[in-house]
Amino acid sequence: MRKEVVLITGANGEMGHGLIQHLGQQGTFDIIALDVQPLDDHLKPYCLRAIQGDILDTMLLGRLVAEFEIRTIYHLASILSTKAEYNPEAAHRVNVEGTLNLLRLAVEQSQWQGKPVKFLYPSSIAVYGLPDLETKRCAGKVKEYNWLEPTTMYGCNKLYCEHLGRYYARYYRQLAADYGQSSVDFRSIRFPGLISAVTLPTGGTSDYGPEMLHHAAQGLPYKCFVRPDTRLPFMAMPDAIKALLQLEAAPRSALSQYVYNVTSFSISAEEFYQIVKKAFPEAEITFDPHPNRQKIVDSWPEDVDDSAARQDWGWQPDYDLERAFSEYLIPAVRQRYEVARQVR
Ligand SMILES: Nc1nc2c(ncn2[C@@H]2O[C@H](COP(=O)(O)OP(=O)(O)O[C@H]3O[C@H](CO)[C@@H](O)[C@H](O)[C@@H]3O)[C@@H](O)[C@H]2O)c(=O)[nH]1
Repeated sequence: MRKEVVLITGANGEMGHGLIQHLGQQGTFDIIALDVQPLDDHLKPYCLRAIQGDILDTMLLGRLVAEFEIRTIYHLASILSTKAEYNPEAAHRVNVEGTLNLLRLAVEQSQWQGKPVKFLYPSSIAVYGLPDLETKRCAGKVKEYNWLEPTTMYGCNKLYCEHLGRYYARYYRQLAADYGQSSVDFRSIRFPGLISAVTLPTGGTSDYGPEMLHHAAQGLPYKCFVRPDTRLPFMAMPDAIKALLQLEAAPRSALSQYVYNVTSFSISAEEFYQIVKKAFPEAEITFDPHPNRQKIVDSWPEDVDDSAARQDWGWQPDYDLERAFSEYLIPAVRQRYEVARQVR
């Protein structure tokens, strides 16, 4: 008999780590983990299967359709914003064609099961594109439907895939006789910058925050690639995982839209610096803005309006700025590198 499972793509990434640990400890569903990188050993016991493979490999995805009854897809695999700018066409293939492949897989599973498969899609504040710094500073809490002119390939890809998800959920094969038989239950969250104490970010443009913290905790010097006055919304990783799980659990009838902003706190790079310096007084942090990465961050909002998520599915972060640093980030990052030092 086929077993009901959740499929996590990009399973070895930062968000994948948090999600696998959480779902694995709950133990409600079996997990199929898929990543182009091998899954870290400590995550393997939580998974029914850890597959090293590409989301562009349609043969591999076909085998998953045949073998498992997939209840929910957490499609986390992607090439993030900075990395994507170095090879935009390759990023487009993974971010867009890869997502299309997973949506097709969801349709096939929905048809086979006779009920919609849930498709959880993490999007990003990178979908926004504010034209200049003045506008960024005056824009306030940006709503889901404003300022949607992204300046990065990643932002374009995420925005388009939000539309693709809505299309597959609502209009897919709208002229076919069996229209309505194959819907996918698409749900997306636009995340702010994410900060994890246990994994290191790679390839994002809000990475200066977590990088500052991780470098300081290891006693390594760090050059921050944005100006001190640069402000973005951020969220601690446990809240990001909580948001994904809460949206997954919400009844479809409660959801008034397909895509939701969520946020926890907005913070400038200077404020980040002050907090990190207080926790690690020896930290050597300098500001050396990279002109083009700065431009990208300047096009992203200082804050977002997440009232729809709060209203529709009860979103509320556990970690505000104070709690995120004092109860999660600083103690956990200290412990992470303390353990690493002892192992060495
Ligand atoms: N299977 C598969 N995995 C891939 C592919 N390309 C990249 N990946 C994997 O996708 C993962 C992405 O992880 P990270 O780079 O650590 O990103 P993240 O912080 O987890 O990003 C998450 O949050 C973003 C929003 O802030 C999301 O945009 C992103 O999709 C992801 O869910 C990595 O483990 C990477 O190996 C591919 O073609 N196939």
